[in-house]
Amino acid sequence: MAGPYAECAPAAVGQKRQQFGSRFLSDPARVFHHNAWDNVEWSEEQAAAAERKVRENSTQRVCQDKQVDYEINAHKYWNDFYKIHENGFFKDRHWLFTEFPELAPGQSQDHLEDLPSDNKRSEVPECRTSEDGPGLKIEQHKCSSNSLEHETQTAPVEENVTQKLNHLEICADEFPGSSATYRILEVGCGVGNTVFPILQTNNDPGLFVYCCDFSSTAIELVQTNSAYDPCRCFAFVHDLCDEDQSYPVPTSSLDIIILIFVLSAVVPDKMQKAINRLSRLLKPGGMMLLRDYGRHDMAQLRFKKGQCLSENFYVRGDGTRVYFFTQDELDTLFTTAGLEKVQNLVDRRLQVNRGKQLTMYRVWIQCKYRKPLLSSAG
Ligand SMILES: C[S@@+](CC[C@H](N)C(=O)[O-])C[C@H]1O[C@@H](n2cnc3c(N)ncnc32)[C@H](O)[C@@H]1O
Repeated sequence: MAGPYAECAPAAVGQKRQQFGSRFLSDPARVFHHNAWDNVEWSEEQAAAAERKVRENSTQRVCQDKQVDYEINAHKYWNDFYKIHENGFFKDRHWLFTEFPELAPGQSQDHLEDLPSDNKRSEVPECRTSEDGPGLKIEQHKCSSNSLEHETQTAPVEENVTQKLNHLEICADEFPGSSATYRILEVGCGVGNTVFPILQTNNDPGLFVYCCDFSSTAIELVQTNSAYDPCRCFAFVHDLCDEDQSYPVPTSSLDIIILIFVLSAVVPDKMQKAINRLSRLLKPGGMMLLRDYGRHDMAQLRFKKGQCLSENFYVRGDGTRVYFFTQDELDTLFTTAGLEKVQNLVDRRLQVNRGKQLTMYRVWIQCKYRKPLLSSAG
């Protein structure tokens, strides 16, 4: 089923995974011949009908008290979501590497095609201790890893060499993954459906992957996954909107930050500051990668009256929230944070349920923005 969070997999032609945008519907009579069609053109009537639907479902707004509750308790609603679904909801996404080859530079596509889709089938040896729980444990990062020992580059440091990480003071040259040569952070990682494929696919010995989510239930599921290896990965609870909470890495230390269907879960007036803070963590030349809901995606049109919080921002039945972006809005968020556009595309897909003869018009936006080599923005 195409659930509220369902998102797409790219067309696979033969055994090769292709980038989005390579199967076109030229003959409408053939619509049920495949599961999905790329770059579907919307007719004027269809676009106008979508506008009307959004106007209709936005007329009645959620009352202020409920809005405050959804904001203050946002992490609890997501905790409840993960308590129900555990790690069975979001699918692993090996398409990530065709869309975002930056996550596994130098890996051949043929190799990626062979990957299992079950994130528990990792061959990566475990070295964390059995008492590892959802909380941060600095000991976790003392595992010896030959793979990370060859690098001595020290990143510039935010504020006087030390940072607060929950109750722990960590030195700039002691932060988790400090000896890595390629650092990826996934924000809003959920139960690790992006992180585990990265760890399985990217066999660069200098790789270190950070992942965070404000749902402690989700992070616990990541940390207790058999593929979680604290020598290569650090999962931590973090609210990307919390201005008082710092990330456990220094400024200008990350190569890649990835946001998959997470920015849309954030209240719009907190998005810019969240992106600004993340941007500071990127190395010059580092990239922010995003895939998220686009304006008039099927999920937006399906909302009923009374679920709208503010323009294009809605609450689902389970209390989790979702925003539907335009390309321009995302461009403004990233460029205001001092990043330069590498890619900003809209992926309009027609998904087809051949059994039920249903058509579903999905709209996703995919962005890549780079921190300039000579950056004036912090
Ligand atoms: C739609 S899910 C996507 C999860 C994951 N990125 C994936 O693609 O499987 C959105 C995720 O963002 C997390 N999230 C929402 N708001 C957040 C915030 N302010 N800080 C950190 N994580 C947040 C939720 O807990 C949830 O795991």
